[in-house]
Amino acid sequence: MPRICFLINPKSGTDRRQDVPALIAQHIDKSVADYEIRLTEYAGHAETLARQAAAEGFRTVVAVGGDGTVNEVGRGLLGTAAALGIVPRGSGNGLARHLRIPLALPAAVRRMCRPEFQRIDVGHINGRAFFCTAGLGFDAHVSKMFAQAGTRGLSTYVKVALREYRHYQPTAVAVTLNGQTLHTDCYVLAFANAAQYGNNAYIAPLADIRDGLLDLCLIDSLPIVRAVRVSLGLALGNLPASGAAVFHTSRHIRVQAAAPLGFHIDGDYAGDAQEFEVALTPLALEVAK
Ligand SMILES: Nc1ncnc2c1ncn2[C@@H]1O[C@H](COP(=O)(O)OP(=O)(O)OP(=O)(O)O)[C@@H](O)[C@H]1O
Repeated sequence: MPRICFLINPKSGTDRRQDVPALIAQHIDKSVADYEIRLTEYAGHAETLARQAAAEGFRTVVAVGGDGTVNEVGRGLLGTAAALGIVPRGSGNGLARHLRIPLALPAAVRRMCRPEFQRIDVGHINGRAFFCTAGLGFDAHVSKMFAQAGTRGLSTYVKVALREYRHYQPTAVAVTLNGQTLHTDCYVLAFANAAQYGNNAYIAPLADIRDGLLDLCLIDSLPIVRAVRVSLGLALGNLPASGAAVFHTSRHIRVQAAAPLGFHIDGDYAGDAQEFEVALTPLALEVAK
């Protein structure tokens, strides 16, 4: 019988009152899978736990959390024989939504018992893996401010984004891809493996997680009229057709910024840098969906 290891981030999600281990026990189909539950104790712990679980022979290691937890578990599973599963508990759930994993816990747990296995591409930015999106500029800046906001959820995110929009300035960058160098300003430069940031905000609706390419979305400036068009494009999934952003596809991108620029990995602020090396490894991770 296949073995599933559920790794729960007790800090993720907005509803902490739920007894997640009890709900998993209630909804798992014990006739098709054996399971164990382990809890993370600190940020970064899920990566170690995932690698351990893979070494112990679990077929699927399930991230029970948001995209931050999914990223840690995915990193831990790279190069192992175990597949990444997801029981979405975050506020955005970008990868779970892209893979069409149910958002409700009971249905997601049942899906993990009888999943379809599939390999997906994996992105790297300055050597760090991402599975959904990474990016430079305003979205990374908002992730940083959001992490300091004290409360979470979509409404806090929107509040922080509107506040920061008033004074955020773009940075000059040179972007090398497909044998050419573009000299431009970077308000947002997103590298999309999956189509959305989470919350059905489609930064690159045409992104295919198995095509061996990253979809780049470049916004060089964001005056108010364009900000409205970008917001609508994100919500409606028609940003490329809207003309409010420029798109490219590539497997390897280099960015040189005129000043240190914040970047995010799967929605979590990851630091500032002036040089970025972004690459994609095709079909490097198996997922259970
Ligand atoms: N036991 C823990 N204590 C404190 N932090 C933890 C613990 N386990 C995991 N974390 C950290 O919590 C962070 C947030 O988790 P995650 O992204 O899964 O949830 P979220 O922020 O609620 O969801 P979303 O990213 O969708 O908003 C992760 O970056 C992870 O490193």
